[in-house]
Amino acid sequence: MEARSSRLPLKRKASSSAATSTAKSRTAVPVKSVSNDSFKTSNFKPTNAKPLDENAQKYWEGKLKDLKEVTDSELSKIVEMERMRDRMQLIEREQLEARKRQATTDELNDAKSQHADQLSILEQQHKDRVDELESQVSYLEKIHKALGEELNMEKTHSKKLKSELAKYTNNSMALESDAKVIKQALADAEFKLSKAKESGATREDEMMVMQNKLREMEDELRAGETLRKRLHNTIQELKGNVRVFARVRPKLQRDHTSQVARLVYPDGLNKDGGKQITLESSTTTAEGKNRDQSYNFTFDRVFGPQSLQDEIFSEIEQLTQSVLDGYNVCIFAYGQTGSGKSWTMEGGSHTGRDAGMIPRAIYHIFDTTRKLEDQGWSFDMQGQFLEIYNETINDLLGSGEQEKKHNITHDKNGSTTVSDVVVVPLHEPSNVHNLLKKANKKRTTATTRVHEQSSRSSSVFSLKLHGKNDVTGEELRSVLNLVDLAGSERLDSTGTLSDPVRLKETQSINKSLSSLSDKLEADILITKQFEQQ
Ligand SMILES: Nc1ncnc2c1ncn2[C@@H]1O[C@H](COP(=O)(O)OP(=O)(O)OP(=O)(O)O)[C@@H](O)[C@H]1O
Repeated sequence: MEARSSRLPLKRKASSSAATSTAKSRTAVPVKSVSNDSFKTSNFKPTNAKPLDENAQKYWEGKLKDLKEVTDSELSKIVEMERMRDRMQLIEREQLEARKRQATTDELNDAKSQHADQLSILEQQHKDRVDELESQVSYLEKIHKALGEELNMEKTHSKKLKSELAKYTNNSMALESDAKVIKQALADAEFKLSKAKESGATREDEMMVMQNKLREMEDELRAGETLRKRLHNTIQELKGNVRVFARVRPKLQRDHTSQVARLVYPDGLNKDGGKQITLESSTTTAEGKNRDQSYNFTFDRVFGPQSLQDEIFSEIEQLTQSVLDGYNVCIFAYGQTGSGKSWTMEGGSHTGRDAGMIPRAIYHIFDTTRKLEDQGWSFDMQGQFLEIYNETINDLLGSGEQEKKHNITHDKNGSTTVSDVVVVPLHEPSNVHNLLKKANKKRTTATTRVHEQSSRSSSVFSLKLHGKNDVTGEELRSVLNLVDLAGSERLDSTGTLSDPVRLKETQSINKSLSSLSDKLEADILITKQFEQQ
């Protein structure tokens, strides 16, 4: 009991000792912590009561002992209960403390995180501010430097100004004395002017006479131009409205491997050009004998293998001049595949030494039209480029997105129109360059044994010219056609018989060439008949 009560809290000890003293003194003092009313009222008697006999005393002592045991057991239960209640309260307090601690920890963590956020914002603000200040400092340094330089310049300038001021002061003194001299000279000039005015009237008359003379000369120039045109075109007609030139291209590497006839130029290839070519060949007959043959050809002019593009153009140039005089001109390149037709017409390039007849003719026409502007002429030029392949017309300047059907019409003035083709206005030579480039891309080519990248189509470049003279009221319309005909080759020499596509191409080409030949012969006949009348 003692050992147990020593583990109880102080309050319990007091109750326990009170209970003990009650039991020892046997007084009716109620136990404070035990609420047993019956024990208080029925088992205790006032102190002035009569002493008990021995049996009653034993009885009551036994009763008291029992009661004490019960009381002790009850007390120990109560003590245990209170101990448990205290323990529960302790646990509750601990739990409360733990919750408080957790709440405090959470608050602390929140505060920490808020603090970290604020710290990072403050750091960023600080960094921004530092950057801003640094850029301001560098800007101010630059300004400072620039101002320093400006100041130095100003100093130098002001030094210069000071020395110039000194110079000007000296000069102004000199000028003042010059002014006096000039004033005198002005007075002299005014005197001379009054004299000149008197003779001015005579000069104006002279000017009028000169202007009249100038007008007369301009009229004479225009009349001279008209005469030149007439004479030029008469010369062209005398030379023949249809002229045939032969150009022999230089030998190419592949020519050496095949057997070719020998070409001879009987009247030489001097600067003015020969007119004849003799073709010599020697073959072996079936009897094994050598047979020498020679064929003579005469042309309006023969150009040898060494001839350059500008020599050929010197002949063509005169014909392009006729276009500017309002005549229609057509130039054909005709020959076997690989004989140099495209080289002659279009050339190795569109500018420079190798430029062919088409670019040269157009550039020449551009040049001449500009010169004619002084005489009151203005010109509109347009270009179209067509290709004829297997009797079908392709527009070389068209987009080529869809196949179009083109119709050919001839009007009574002799001009020919092809429907639905792209006609490009030509304002400057670069337009021509672009036009030729575009057309070249679209040309149809195929392979034959004779010429690897052989052109199997004819191409027709047409330059349409419209000229107006505002002074004389003259107007002209003409066309220059530059035609690169498809290669003319014999059906058997190129292996075309075994290839149906090539066979059709070759038949179409030969058919169109033979029609062309008929047409030219008819034109020559008509011209001759006209000349005889
Ligand atoms: N006068 C020349 N000088 C140098 N090379 C030339 C000359 N003429 C032609 N050639 C060259 O000969 C080859 C054939 O010429 P080109 O293509 O002009 O022949 P073509 O008659 O137009 O042939 P095709 O009928 O197949 O179109 C080309 O390689 C060309 O560069």
